[in-house]
Amino acid sequence: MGAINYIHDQFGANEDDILVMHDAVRPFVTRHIIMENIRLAESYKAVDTAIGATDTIVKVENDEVSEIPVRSFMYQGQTPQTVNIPAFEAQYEHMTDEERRALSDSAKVMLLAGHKVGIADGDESNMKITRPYDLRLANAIAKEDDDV
Ligand SMILES: C[C@](O)(CO)[C@H](O)COP(=O)(O)O
Repeated sequence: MGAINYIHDQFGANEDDILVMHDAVRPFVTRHIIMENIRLAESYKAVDTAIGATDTIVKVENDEVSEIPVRSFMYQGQTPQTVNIPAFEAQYEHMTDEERRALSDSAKVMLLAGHKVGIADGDESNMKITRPYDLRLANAIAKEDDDV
């Protein structure tokens, strides 16, 4: 919410204003992905970026597999995620601390509010650097880009 408060303080926010949020740990985002988010935000109050899952997603509860959803319905969420600012604020303000802690992305806030969430095609290269192996991969990609 820090970014939204900053926008209010510095510029004010109108009904139609959107916020395109990106993880700093995804350095290879493309212009195309950002533009798709903005384009879809004209039709949706929220946009998520995702790529189809290539691994099967396995849900685990209490150390046991509880569900193996059909893979063709499964996507991996990325950023940017884009929201209409007033709609996002309205839902976020109503959420409990526990609900907020359980969030792993911003698009979910809008789903909880009952908004349809548009989907922008992500890219494998828009990877999230989380683990040491990701950093090795990212360095290799960055080096390759430098060499081109
Ligand atoms: C929003 C996100 O990038 C979608 O993949 C991801 O969930 C952020 O996760 P984080 O590692 O908790 O920042």
